[in-house]
Amino acid sequence: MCDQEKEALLYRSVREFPDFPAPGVLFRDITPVLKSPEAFTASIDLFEGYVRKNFPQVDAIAGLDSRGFLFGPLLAQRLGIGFVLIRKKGKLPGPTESVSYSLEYGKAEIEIQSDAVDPGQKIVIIDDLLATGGTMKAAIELLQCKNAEILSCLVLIELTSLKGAEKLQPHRVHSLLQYD
Ligand SMILES: O=P(O)(O)OC[C@H]1O[C@H](OP(=O)(O)OP(=O)(O)O)[C@H](O)[C@@H]1O
Ligand SMILES: Nc1ncnc2[nH]cnc12
Repeated sequence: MCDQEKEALLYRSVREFPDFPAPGVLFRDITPVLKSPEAFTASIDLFEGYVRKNFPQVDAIAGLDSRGFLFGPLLAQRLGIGFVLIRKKGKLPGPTESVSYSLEYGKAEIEIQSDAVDPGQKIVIIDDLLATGGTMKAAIELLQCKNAEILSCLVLIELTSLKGAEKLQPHRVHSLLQYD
């Protein structure tokens, strides 16, 4: 399958649910991607190709709780590098640092273990979806607190009308699928 066919397969695999989890939100559901070995593999292939081509110097993948955990470890394994967890507050043991943020349908706080990344480490962040960009921005702040270098932010889906990518500048977002 060529990259265009992989992308088309992914578009066919995302479902939408109006008014979930709150009225007015059109929820983009990635579970059919996970259920299809072909679509799931296609998503990791496309992420891997992008990182190998543009950021071969990457040291680690950081994934966002919880749907970033579905893609991040597979990508990290393909690249032969480690995976770092950025979790919702209260889930990680030991010393942590945290940042509060707002997202498309609420507020939350995420954290990272204080020893999760070394100063100067080159990190690619991954999540399933970019909406307002609040979650990704908080993750960038956390990693910057640790003096990590952020190479890129990867998402399967970008909701372009919410302009999350603008909020993250000068950091670059790469999305496999875009919706208004
Ligand atoms: O760009 P934003 O407006 O910040 O929204 C995007 C975030 O929202 C969803 O996660 P959610 O907080 O619903 O948690 P989940 O992954 O555990 O379902 C999604 O997986 C992203 O992490
Ligand atoms: N519209 C949406 N669909 C799925 N996940 C989301 N996270 C934030 N907004 C979302």
